[in-house]
Amino acid sequence: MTSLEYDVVVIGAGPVGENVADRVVRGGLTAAIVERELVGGECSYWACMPTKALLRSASALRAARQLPGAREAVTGNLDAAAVLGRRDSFASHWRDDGQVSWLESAGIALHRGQGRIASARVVEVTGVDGVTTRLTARHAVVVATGSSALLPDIPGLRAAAPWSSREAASAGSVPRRLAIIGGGVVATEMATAFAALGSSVEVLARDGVLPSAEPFASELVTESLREAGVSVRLGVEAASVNRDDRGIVHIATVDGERVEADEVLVAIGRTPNTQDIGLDRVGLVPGAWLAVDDTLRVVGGGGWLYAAGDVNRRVLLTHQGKYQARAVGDAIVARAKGEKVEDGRWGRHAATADERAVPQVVFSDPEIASVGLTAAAAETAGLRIRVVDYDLGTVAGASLQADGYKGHARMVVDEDRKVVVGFTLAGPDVAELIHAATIAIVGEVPLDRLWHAVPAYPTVSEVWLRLLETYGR
Ligand SMILES: Cc1cc2nc3c(=O)[nH]c(=O)nc-3n(C[C@H](O)[C@H](O)[C@H](O)COP(=O)(O)OP(=O)(O)OC[C@H]3O[C@@H](n4cnc5c(N)ncnc54)[C@H](O)[C@@H]3O)c2cc1C
Ligand SMILES: NC(=O)c1ccc[n+]([C@@H]2O[C@H](COP(=O)([O-])OP(=O)(O)OC[C@H]3O[C@@H](n4cnc5c(N)ncnc54)[C@H](O)[C@@H]3O)[C@@H](O)[C@H]2O)c1
Repeated sequence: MTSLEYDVVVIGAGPVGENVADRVVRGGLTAAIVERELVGGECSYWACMPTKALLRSASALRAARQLPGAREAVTGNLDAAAVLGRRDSFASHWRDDGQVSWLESAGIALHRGQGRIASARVVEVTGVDGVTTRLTARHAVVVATGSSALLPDIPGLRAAAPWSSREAASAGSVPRRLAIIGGGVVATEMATAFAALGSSVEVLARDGVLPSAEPFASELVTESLREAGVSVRLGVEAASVNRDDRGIVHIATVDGERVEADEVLVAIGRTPNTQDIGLDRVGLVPGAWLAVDDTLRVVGGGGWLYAAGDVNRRVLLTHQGKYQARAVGDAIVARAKGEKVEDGRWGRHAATADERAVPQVVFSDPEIASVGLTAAAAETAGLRIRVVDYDLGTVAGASLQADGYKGHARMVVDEDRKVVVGFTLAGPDVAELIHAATIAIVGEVPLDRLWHAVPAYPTVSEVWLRLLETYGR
């Protein structure tokens, strides 16, 4: 068996693993990364990028249709083949040459194969040819193996060959009828995309649509999906699934209803990729999410084992995983060099924002952009809050953006500290507005000072002024 030594070994070359390795190399250490599929991970080939490419053309078409003059110039329907073609290019045609060259240019060694922890600081990589290489880490092993789609135990479901988010994101054609089990982010975005591409879509949303978002956001998205012809069944649960000889999928619901479709997408959350990575060799539980401290060190992991990204379940989003990667990479370098680790709140090596300042955009129609706590989450956290609402459609910039602009904004204020702790925007093209709220929350900018942050006229950002005026000075 070949044996090699590096300062740091990272298992998983998704966006998070890549960034951890880059950070430690920039800090002067050596790093190897282990990948069993494509360098770039879920995000590049089956998640963020291809799904947003599936959604973007429809969103541009909707925007044009909301404007007199532009509307008249747009006469046909969405060209599904062209959309799928553009999606293919955003998934780099499921080839990772580009990302591999980047690894080379960054000075990161790539080992292809399944990585498994063999003992403390030792990772064995088994390639497709069955050959195993032993990698020893002088300082740290970082697990960045991500997550996979969770399949519920519904009788007949597995045999019916359901789509997971992977098959939806990489679909080669548009099914005539698509049933979706789940009502979260994947379900909502894929219902929006496939309805626009021409599928007849039926959503079985047991717990509602976007149940963890502000209720107004869920309502606006549900209403708009229905306007787009999607059948959204709230509170409905699948009891059994069967694909017949003709390939048609039949779903029976718990309350006795029946749904027929050509494909069924299951989107009910994720499970960690920790089943076969050797956790049992170091006293941890295979298949479990990896609990970490604020510097992403695995609890019970001997001090040399770290976990970043989806696999630690803190936040299942690319940008937040990359934020963790910067913190963990720098913490490993600091510890290796005997430098001080700044692990206090908002310290350089602590992923503090994971707790209270996570931005997310759901690319539905309308877009939902949020950061921090919803009103319900703030109350659960025991904060004394005031909720400030504003009709986004009445802001001058929004009414210029699109005729009949429909949207809503909510600011959640911590009354004891007089700072913003949550912000949600629902409306066309609100995605780019959320970073201002992220800065206000992370910076804990007092409301008194926010009055001096003047939004340009006539932009949609003027909603900030309207929210402050509604709150009062
Ligand atoms: C449909 C969908 C859309 C999404 N859209 C967005 C979005 O718009 N914005 C956003 O921020 N987030 C989005 N996400 C979430 C985002 O994809 C994840 O948060 C992100 O990919 C996590 O990155 P990661 O590096 O932790 O894991 P992954 O991207 O899952 O990468 C992990 C890598 O590790 C490899 N691996 C696993 N086990 C081993 C092993 N034992 N040995 C070797 N290699 C291994 C895998 O092959 C994979 O390449 C979306 C998710 C889904 C499902
Ligand atoms: N634009 C984005 O940022 C984006 C897009 C897609 C996915 N993602 C991330 O990927 C992750 C996975 O997305 P997801 O939509 O699979 O998960 P999710 O957690 O967003 O939603 C899953 C939904 O399924 C429901 N559910 C759970 N078990 C069920 C069951 N047995 N039957 C029916 N419904 C059930 C839940 O109540 C929840 O509403 C999320 O954490 C999300 O943040 C992000």
